[in-house]
Amino acid sequence: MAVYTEVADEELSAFIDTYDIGKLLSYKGIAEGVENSNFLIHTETGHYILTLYEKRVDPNDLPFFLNLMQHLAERKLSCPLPVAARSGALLGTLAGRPAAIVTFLDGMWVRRPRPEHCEELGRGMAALHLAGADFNMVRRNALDVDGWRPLFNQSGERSNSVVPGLAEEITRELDFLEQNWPKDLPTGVIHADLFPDNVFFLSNKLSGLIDFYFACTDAFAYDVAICLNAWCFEPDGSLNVTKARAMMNGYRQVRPLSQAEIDALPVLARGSALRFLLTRLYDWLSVPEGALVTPKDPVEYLKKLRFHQKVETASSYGLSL
Ligand SMILES: Nc1ncnc2c1ncn2[C@@H]1O[C@H](COP(=O)(O)OP(=O)(O)O)[C@@H](O)[C@H]1O
Ligand SMILES: N[C@@H](CCOP(=O)(O)O)C(=O)O
Repeated sequence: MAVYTEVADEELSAFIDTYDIGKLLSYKGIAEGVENSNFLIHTETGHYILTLYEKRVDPNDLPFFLNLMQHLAERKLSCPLPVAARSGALLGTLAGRPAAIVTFLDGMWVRRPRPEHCEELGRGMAALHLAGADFNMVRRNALDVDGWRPLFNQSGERSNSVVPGLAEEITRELDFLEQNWPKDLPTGVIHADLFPDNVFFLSNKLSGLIDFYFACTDAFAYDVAICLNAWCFEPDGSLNVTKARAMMNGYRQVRPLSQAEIDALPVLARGSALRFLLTRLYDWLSVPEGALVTPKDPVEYLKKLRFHQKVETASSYGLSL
């Protein structure tokens, strides 16, 4: 459960009173997510999500995230809409943290995605890439290839306590990726964390995307690689080519992938696997005392990384070249 910051009832009621959403009736901490503290709040006008932004969110990036959600919602992409306080501000402060209220999105995330979910996801991701095309803000990906070595250094030799020899294995992979990371791929707004728990479905149709707090300006195909890792592997660690093909097909129905993007996928998938291995490793080794959070398994992403290291072309992902 991700609640790092507790909020006192009176403090929360006073905060809600600065919005035009009626009086607070009830609230509860949300038992999902690992990044921020989230609360489901119920007021006289309905349900909302209150987020208190935690460690990995740079407050300077919050206008990018909140304006992006507004921009995408205006373009009919189903995502939470930030609610403005009476002052007009989208961002406030609660319990010493930057805080925002967004609209509640109906739907459920799918624990065991099937190929039809992967296809829907592919279409939704491509729609996001297109809808972001005229968004006028830019945010560098803080967790791109240049950010991975400094992130790894925060775990360093302690990584070996998770898997013996892991520090050396990661160092070799960093050397490879820093040398071979593709440049000049088409870029724009990407979600960068489009895992199943951030994609809602109603009756097997995609009903909305949430959690834009890693969104940034980066290669579209890197988002595809992130989703390949997050959606198309089985619990036993094997790639499900049918799911991968379904996801790519869905994506290409909405936005074509260039040959350069297809050729880059194996390296992008390695990079994406390393990126989530590194954040999970850090979180695994650094759970804050008293935080209600279940850290995610870094080894899952080590296995994915090792899989992609053996891949030579994107045909292994079910793509025709
Ligand atoms: N706008 C929303 N509508 C409905 N539920 C939401 C919304 N935002 C978050 N949630 C719920 O809160 C959980 C955690 O949110 P998320 O943004 O993924 O947290 P984190 O920032 O920690 O990754 C989600 O899995 C979902 O259950
Ligand atoms: N998706 C990341 C963790 C952050 O995402 P959240 O939406 O679960 O908070 C991972 O799986 O490592």
